[in-house]
Amino acid sequence: MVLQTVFRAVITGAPGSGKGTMSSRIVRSFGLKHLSSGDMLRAIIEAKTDLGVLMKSCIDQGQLVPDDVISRLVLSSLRGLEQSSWLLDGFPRTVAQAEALDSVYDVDSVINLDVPFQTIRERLTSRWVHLPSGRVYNIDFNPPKRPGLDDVTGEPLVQRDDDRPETVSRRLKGYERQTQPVLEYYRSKGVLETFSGTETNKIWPHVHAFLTRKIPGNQQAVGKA
Ligand SMILES: Nc1nc2c(ncn2[C@@H]2O[C@H](COP(=O)(O)OP(=O)(O)O)[C@@H](O)[C@H]2O)c(=O)[nH]1
Ligand SMILES: Nc1ncnc2c1ncn2[C@@H]1O[C@H](COP(=O)(O)OP(=O)(O)O)[C@@H](O)[C@H]1O
Repeated sequence: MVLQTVFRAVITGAPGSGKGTMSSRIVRSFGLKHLSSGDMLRAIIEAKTDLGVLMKSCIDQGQLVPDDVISRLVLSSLRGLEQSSWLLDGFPRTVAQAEALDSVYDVDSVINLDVPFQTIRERLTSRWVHLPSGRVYNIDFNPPKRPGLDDVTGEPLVQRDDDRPETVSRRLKGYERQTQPVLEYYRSKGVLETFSGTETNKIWPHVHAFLTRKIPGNQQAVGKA
């Protein structure tokens, strides 16, 4: 018998549902490697390449970037992590992306954060990010220790161009049209686990309990919920 030692998970949900926030808790407690497609794209944009300029125009308009571009990017990053347990955040966002991932790896669990759109709209107007690390703050929920500055580096925080209210509305519509079908895709494979609520602090203990059961041997669980 071959014992499975790695655990491959996806975290999904509408923009602003708390994927990044939840991912940092999961990484802290279970030691999975975290890959965020949004962080990867923002790093490419920062590098100001031609590809970055193209990606920025998609993102600023509240649209998804092309499937082939993001799939190539994410799958090539995963290639370096063959022996590691990982958590993919923000990918796949379309059925075509899910199929591309599926052709290379079996996903063990998909954690779906189900948060009402009204809650999301309120949150995103007060989201601040540290672009180089992807650390995320919120004026009301988890403010930085010093206003406007990243806790770890002291560097300035920024608001994302795509968090403007009209762009958020477009992203939420795009989510319903393009990403919700991915939930059905994973439900039919029996790996979808949905967590509903309006507060990350209340959802987290349920996610923690679920992963404690799911992660093989669970030697990785180093923290408490
Ligand atoms: N008020 C409030 N804000 C939250 C909560 N959970 C996350 N946030 C904030 O909501 C925003 C979106 O969360 P994020 O993790 O970036 O979501 P993602 O877009 O799905 O990755 C960020 O500013 C978070 O700090 C919560 O329970 N309550
Ligand atoms: N898997 C993906 N497919 C296509 N576009 C993506 C993908 N991941 C991220 N993007 C682009 O980057 C933007 C920001 O992504 P992300 O940081 O994950 O947003 P959020 O945290 O608000 O859900 C998305 O609105 C989209 O334009």
